[in-house]
Amino acid sequence: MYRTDHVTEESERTAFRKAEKKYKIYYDNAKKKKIPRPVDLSEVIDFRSILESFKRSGDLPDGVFELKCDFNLPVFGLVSRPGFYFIPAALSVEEQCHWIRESLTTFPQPPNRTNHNAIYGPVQDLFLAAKEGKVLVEEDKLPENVDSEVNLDQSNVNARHWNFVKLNEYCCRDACKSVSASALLRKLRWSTLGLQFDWSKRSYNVALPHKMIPEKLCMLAKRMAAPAMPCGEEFHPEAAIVNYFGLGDMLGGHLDDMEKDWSKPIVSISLGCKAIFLLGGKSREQTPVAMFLRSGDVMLMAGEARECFHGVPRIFTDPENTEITPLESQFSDEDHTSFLDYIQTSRININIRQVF
Ligand SMILES: O=C(O)CCC(=O)C(=O)O
Ligand SMILES: [Fe+2]
Repeated sequence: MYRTDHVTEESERTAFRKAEKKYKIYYDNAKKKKIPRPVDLSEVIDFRSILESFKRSGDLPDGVFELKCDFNLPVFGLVSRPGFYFIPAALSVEEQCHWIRESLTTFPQPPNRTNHNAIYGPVQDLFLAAKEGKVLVEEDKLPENVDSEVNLDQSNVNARHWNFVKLNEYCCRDACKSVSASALLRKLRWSTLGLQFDWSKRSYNVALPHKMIPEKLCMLAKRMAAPAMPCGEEFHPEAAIVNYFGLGDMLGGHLDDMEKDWSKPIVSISLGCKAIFLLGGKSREQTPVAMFLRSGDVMLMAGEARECFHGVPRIFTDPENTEITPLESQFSDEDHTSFLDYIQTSRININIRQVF
């Protein structure tokens, strides 16, 4: 799958790869301090400022149009990319906070799978364990006085040996393997909701245990998908991928082509730190357009846009550029410091798909 795509010399030379390199974060080392190399952002489309001037004057830049549809907010499209739509500031700050909390607490819970499954088996309550400073420990049998949440996974023998324990109750007598929950949280890269995607087989595996997409997320996805839906049809959310990005993380150029009906959109929700999104063409040779993605923005990719390479070469984690002040205030008011700490240097993307 694209998350493990091989980088060949040829793929290094494509227009898409050039754009990725242009926007990717590089550091200059000045007096042992890592300083991000300056990047030219003059060609990055900014749909938030387009929205502001559209509200003021009704004007739009060349190549951008407003989709005439029955939606309560302006929906923009790009003339050069039919089937691609952008809804700036589609989610309120309260909604953003809600989905950030869900993405960190309920979405990575088994039977939903995460990138940690392959090594540790199903991991329960990762966010809580990180908050409580716990450690995931591999051991055959737990000492009797240790408070632990046992991971029972009948399908994975290894998984039975990994358990969260409190740091002060953990002494590594048998030189067992361990990893802190906070390190695991930083390394959380994806979780899958609804029908589970099997990255190794590059397909949905309906035989894997799964829960339906949560009702509230279903309703949101249906509402957001409406502007890009074929006339008279309703979107059926069946699967979602939640991507977690930390400092320096990127998502390489790829296609999402495992769903049956490409006339149905992928509904893509951005949360947390600002990012750059690259939307290429049907081949990697075509120069991609770059745009900012901010917390609360929603993108739709349907029809021809489903055949376009896309990726996220950069997220902005330096405080001057994250553009998450409203989120920070909301989490501070709610006294949710653990969510605040996480999101100040992270981005979350929830993309929802109809599979069949
Ligand atoms: O993070 C994003 O905005 C895009 C994610 C994406 O393209 C994917 O998961 O397939
Ligand atoms: Fe994608």
